[in-house]
Amino acid sequence: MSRSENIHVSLRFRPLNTREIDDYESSIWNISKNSVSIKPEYAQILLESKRLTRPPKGYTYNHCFAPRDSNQFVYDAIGKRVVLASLEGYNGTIFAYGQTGSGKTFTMMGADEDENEVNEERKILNATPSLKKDRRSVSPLFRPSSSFQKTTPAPPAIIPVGIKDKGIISLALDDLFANIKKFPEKTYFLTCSYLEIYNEQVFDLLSESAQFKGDILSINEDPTKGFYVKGLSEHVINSIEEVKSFLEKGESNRKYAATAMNHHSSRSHTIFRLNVTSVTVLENFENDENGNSITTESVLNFVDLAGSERVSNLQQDVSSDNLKKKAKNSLDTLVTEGKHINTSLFYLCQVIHRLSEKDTIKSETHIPYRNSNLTKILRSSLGGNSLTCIICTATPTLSQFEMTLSTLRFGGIAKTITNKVEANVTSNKNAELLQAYQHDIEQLKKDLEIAQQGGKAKIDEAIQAKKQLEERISKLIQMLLNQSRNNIQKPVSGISQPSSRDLWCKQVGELIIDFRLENHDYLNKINESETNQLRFDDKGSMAMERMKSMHIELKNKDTQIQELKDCKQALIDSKANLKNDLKKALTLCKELSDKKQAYKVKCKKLHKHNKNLEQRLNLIEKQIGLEKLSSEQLQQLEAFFFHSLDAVKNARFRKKYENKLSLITHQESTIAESPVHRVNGRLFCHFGGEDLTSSGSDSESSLEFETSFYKNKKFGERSFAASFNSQDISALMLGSLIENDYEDSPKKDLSKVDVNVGLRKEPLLEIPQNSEKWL
Ligand SMILES: Nc1ncnc2c1ncn2[C@@H]1O[C@H](COP(=O)(O)OP(=O)(O)OP(=O)(O)O)[C@@H](O)[C@H]1O
Repeated sequence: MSRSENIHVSLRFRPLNTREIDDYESSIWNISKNSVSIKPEYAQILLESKRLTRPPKGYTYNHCFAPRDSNQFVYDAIGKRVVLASLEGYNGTIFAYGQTGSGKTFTMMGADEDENEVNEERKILNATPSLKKDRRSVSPLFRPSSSFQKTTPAPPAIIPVGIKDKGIISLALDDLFANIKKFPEKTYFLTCSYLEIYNEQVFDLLSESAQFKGDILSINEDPTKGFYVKGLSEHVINSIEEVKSFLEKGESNRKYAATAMNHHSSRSHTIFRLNVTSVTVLENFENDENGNSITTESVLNFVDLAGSERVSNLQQDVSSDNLKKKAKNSLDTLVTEGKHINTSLFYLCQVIHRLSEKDTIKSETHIPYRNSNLTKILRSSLGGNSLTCIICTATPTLSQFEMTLSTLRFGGIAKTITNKVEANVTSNKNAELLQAYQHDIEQLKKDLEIAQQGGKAKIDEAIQAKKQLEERISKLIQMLLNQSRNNIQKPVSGISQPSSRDLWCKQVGELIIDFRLENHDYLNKINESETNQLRFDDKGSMAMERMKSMHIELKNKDTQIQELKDCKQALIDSKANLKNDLKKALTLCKELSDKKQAYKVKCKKLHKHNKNLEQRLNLIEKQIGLEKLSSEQLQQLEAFFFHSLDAVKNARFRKKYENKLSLITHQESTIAESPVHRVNGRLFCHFGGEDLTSSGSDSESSLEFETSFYKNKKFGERSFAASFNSQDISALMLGSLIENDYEDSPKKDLSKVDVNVGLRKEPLLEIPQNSEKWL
């Protein structure tokens, strides 16, 4: 069931930045609970300088945040509710609106300590006590105005130094993943997309080509889905790290520039979208006719708008020294971007205005969503099915008063808009398939983990063993070399020296070649002359055997390591394939459940209609007692019914022509009063005329008639009117009378006259030439 929910609007003032503090600017706004108003002393100044024409009023919102409030505080107060509702199938949108440099990106994306100008300022203040004191004494943030400087120092709005302030998106993701764990009975599937509207063109921030210029995407309209971006890439998310890496990738592709108002100003509107799907498998689903699982689907939008700005600010900026060096085309780019930003924000305001009027004006108000891509994409969030939160960010200084006022008015109007909110919950029968996929993925994940852990341990073990073997080999070789040196020094009597030496040299030589092939450097150190001097003895040959077997073992270990690596790669590949399969299965499931839903609705309608007809038939049969009649009686009744129908048709037909006839015979101006001739005859009628077809198909019949012919006064001898009546049919006889062998005997009874019967409009009552003589 849907319920009405107003758009939730909050206001957030940012602290003063370095530039403002240096310019002796102050905060001119008073925040008390959920309202803001201009401080009286500044109201006076504004009225005197005619920047205000009327005494200022207060503005009330759902929340008002002071400069000292952190992003976490803002998120807990307004964002949490929307994010948690998405887990139950409610769509949600959180967006930041405000002037350039007022803190929209800071609110949505957060800031690293180095990026944050205000934090920078705080860092300086905290680091150097004397400067800190000095800054505080001049900081308009800490005192109501320069005239109050010495007397009333206000408590400073301090953002903790050294702490990275996470944005609403990051906080929402943390919260989302933490809460997903609280519902083990539900299986969640998350996907994300990230787009940018730059100069009224839509770009995919996560596409492969985004790094370069990116493809321009189009916005299409679907009768069920509404507006959607065609070709926008959607990415499956398995962990919070993954989604954050997507966010980082998108941020790096987003367009920023330095302006006079903000050294890191967003030049585009961005929308980060999370699709949250949950599937809950019912325990006793066999008995549930609606299905065996419940699926919730929701969309969470995080919108960071580019800020409205005055083109004069950009121009003023280029005249300043730091930007004078910039090429002219960079200013042109900034101006073009600024114009596009302002235009799309203007259309957004227009939509907000119309939506706020919708409830007061009874008639269907047209909402101009189609004017810009931004309003098309935000359609469901503005006046649709979504829990929507707008954070209006504002600059608290006197110099930006007009821009802040415009933001306050925007918020004031937006909070009157009502959305129709409904959870997107469906039951379907595809749960088993999904469950099987999910189970497979879990199993594969476990396998992969085990393989990775086990594989890693095995690889480490093998590397360790290899190291040990290498050390032992080198020791043995060293030992052999030492022994052979000793043997050379003390020759053993009775051993044929050349043959044993040859053998030893040959075997060690093979070993050295083997090892050289494996890149064992330490063997390269053995110089040829030394090996040639080696002598063979029993110990040496045993050691060499062991060396050889160790070498083989080493090779085996290497092969094992390679196999394990291959196995790991295969598992990773199969994981990727399964992921794709799951994605496809999900899409298929969605399509199936949509189709099923449509069929269900259709079936329900038909069923209802059938039921209705059956009820009516039963009622009629009961009322007239038809159900008691035999089929023979029913047939008779049917015949009687059709006969009666014919009779009624004939009667109607007859009446029509009688009327026409009487009209003609009583028109004194055209037709003589007394009949000229009376004729009896047989009439062959062709019932093929326009009006006659209703009484049957083309047919011919004959009937006896007696009719009178009247002379037509107007057309004299050449015209006549004739009429005839019979029991069955009455018709007006017009047109060609064809005479057959009835020569100049008008009084003679005509036994046979062929007459064409029909209704002719033109010419009325004209007779053919050859009929004149017997008239
Ligand atoms: N509440 C805040 N606390 C601390 N620093 C803030 C706050 N709001 C904004 N800032 C700082 O002010 C500067 C401008 O903010 P930000 O870039 O978010 O403005 P913006 O409204 O997104 O501007 P643009 O529309 O030009 O992109 C940044 O350095 C930001 O870190």
